[in-house]
Amino acid sequence: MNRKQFDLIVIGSGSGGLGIALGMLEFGFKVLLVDKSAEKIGGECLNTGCIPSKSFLHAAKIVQEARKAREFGLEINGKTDFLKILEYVKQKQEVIREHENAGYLRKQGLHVILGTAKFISEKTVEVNGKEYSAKNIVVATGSSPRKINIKGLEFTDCYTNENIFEISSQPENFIFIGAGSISIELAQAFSRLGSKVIIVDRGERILKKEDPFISNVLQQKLEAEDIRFILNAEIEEILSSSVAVIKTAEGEKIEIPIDAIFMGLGRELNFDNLNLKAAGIEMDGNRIKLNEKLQTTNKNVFVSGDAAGNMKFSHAAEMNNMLLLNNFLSPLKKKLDFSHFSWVTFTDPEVATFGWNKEQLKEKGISYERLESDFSESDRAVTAGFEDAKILLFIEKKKYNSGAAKILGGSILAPGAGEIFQELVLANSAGISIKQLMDKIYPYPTAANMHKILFRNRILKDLKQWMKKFVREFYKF
Ligand SMILES: Cc1cc2nc3c(=O)[nH]c(=O)nc-3n(C[C@H](O)[C@H](O)[C@H](O)COP(=O)(O)OP(=O)(O)OC[C@H]3O[C@@H](n4cnc5c(N)ncnc54)[C@H](O)[C@@H]3O)c2cc1C
Ligand SMILES: NC(=O)c1ccc[n+]([C@@H]2O[C@H](COP(=O)([O-])OP(=O)(O)OC[C@H]3O[C@@H](n4cnc5c(N)ncnc54)[C@H](O)[C@@H]3O)[C@@H](O)[C@H]2O)c1
Repeated sequence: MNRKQFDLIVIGSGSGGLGIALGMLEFGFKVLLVDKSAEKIGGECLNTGCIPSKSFLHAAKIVQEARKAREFGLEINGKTDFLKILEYVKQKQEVIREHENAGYLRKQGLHVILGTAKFISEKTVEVNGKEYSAKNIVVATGSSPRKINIKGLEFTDCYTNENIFEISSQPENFIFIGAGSISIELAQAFSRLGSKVIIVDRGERILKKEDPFISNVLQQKLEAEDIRFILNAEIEEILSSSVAVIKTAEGEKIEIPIDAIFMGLGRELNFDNLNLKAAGIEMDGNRIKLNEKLQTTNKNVFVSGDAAGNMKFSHAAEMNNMLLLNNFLSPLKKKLDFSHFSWVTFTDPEVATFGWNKEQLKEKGISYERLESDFSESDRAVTAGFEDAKILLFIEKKKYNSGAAKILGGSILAPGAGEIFQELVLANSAGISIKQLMDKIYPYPTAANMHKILFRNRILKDLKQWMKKFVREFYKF
C-alpha cells in the first residue's frame, strides 16, 4: 500500500492537537493533523466547551448586571429571549472558527485529513483506509463527559456539555448532577436566565479542587441567587416528566421538580478505536502510561491535552504543547511540572487559583502561613460593591524576615479574579518575594493591590513595641 510519510502526525485538532501541529509547522515540518470530521476541528474548547460556555456565561452576566441597575431606578420588564442568547453563542464560535477550520489550516500548510485514526503499527496510523507514517505521533484525542444510568431517565431531557448548546428552549426546573466547574458555571448562567436550578453532588462541597473556604463562600453566593444545593446526595430515580428523587448519604429521599437534567460528572479519556496496542502503547488503568515528558511506552508516541489525564484545561494543553515542542526541537529536554499551574472558574464572582494548596504544602513538608482577607480595605472593591470578595494566600513561613517570604499558592474569589491574580501567578512562578510586590506602586484605585494590603497587614504584625519605640527615638534624634 502507498504509505505517506510525515515528520509529525497529530491525532485530534483540539487545544491539545492544534498547538503542537501549528508549532511544528512554524519550523517548516511536514505535519499531518487528523480529526473525525470538519465539525470537530477546534475540538471541545471551540465546539462544546470553553467558547460556547464563556459566551453563554457572558450573556447571563449582562442580564444579571441589568437587574442590578434597578438599584439606580432603571426599570426592567419582560424576559430575555433565550434563542437570541444561543444565537450570540453561535456567532462567537463562528468568529473563532474562521481560523480553526480545515480549509484555513490547510492554507497555513498543515495536511488535514478528516476521519477516525487508528494505529496499525508503531509509527503508522490508518485513516479512511489509507496509511500514514511519521517520525513522531501525538495523541490528542481529548475526553468526553462521563454519563451515568438513572432509572427513569427516558422521562426527561438529558444534557451534557456536548448537547447543551443545541438546547431549543430553556428548562424551567433544571437539575444539575455534579458540582464541578462544568455544572457550577452553567448552572449559575441558567439560573440567572430564569431556570429554577438545583445542584446535586455526592461530595460534601462544591468545586472540590478549591480550598473549602473558597468553595463555601461561592456556594453561599450562589444560594443567595436562589440556586439550591443538595450535597452528599445522588439522584436515585426520575419518577415522571416532572418529579425526580434524590437520595442523601443518610438515606433520606427528597422529591424535587424536574424538566431537564444536566450531567457534569467528570470526564472519560477518548482512546476508543485508537488500537493503541498495535503501537505498543501500554495503559495504566484508564490512562495511557506516560513519563514526565508525556512520552508513552512507544518512544515515538506522545500525548497532549485532556488525553494525558492530568489537568484538563485548554491552557494545560498549551503547557503540554510547549513541553513537546521544546523536547522535539531542543537537546535540553524538559519535564512536566504543575507546581505553578493556575486555573479560573468563570462563575460570577470568578474563582482564580494557583500554585500549591494546603494539602500539597503539608505533603511536601513546606512550612507556610495562611493569609486570608475580604476586600473591604480595597477602595476599588468599595466603590464597585465587592468588599465581600475573598483572597487566600499561602506564603513561606519565615522566622525573622517575613518580607523575604515567597508566595506558594492561593485563590481569589472576586469579580475579574482571573485578571486580578495574574501578578500573583507570575510572582509564584518567578519566586518574587512579598517585599518586592510591596515595593510596587499600584495605580489607584485598582483591586489588584489587595495582596499588597494583605502583606502590609502581615508585616505590621511583626513590628514589636520596642521596634516602634526605636524608630520614634531615631526620628527625634
Ligand atoms: C463546558 C466546558 C467548559 C470548559 N471551559 C474551560 C475554560 O474556561 N478554560 C479551560 O482552560 N478549559 C476549559 N474546559 C476544558 C477544555 O475544553 C479542555 O481541557 C480542552 O478542550 C481539551 O482539549 P483536547 O485537545 O485535549 O481535547 P478535545 O478538544 O476534546 O479534542 C480532541 C479531538 O480529538 C478528536 N479525536 C478523538 N479521537 C479521534 C480519533 N481516533 N481520530 C481522529 N480524531 C479523534 C476529537 O474529535 C476531538 O476533536 C472546558 C470544558 C468544558 C466541557
Ligand atoms: N473554567 C474552566 O477552566 C473549566 C470549566 C469547565 C470545565 N473545566 C475542566 O473540565 C473538567 C471536568 O469538569 P467536571 O465538572 O465534569 O468534573 P469535576 O470532576 O470537576 O466534577 C464532577 C463532580 O461530579 C460529582 N459526581 C460524580 N459522580 C456523581 C454522581 N453519581 N452523583 C452526584 N455527583 C457526582 C463529583 O463529586 C464532582 O464534584 C474540570 O476538572 C476542568 O478541568 C474547566
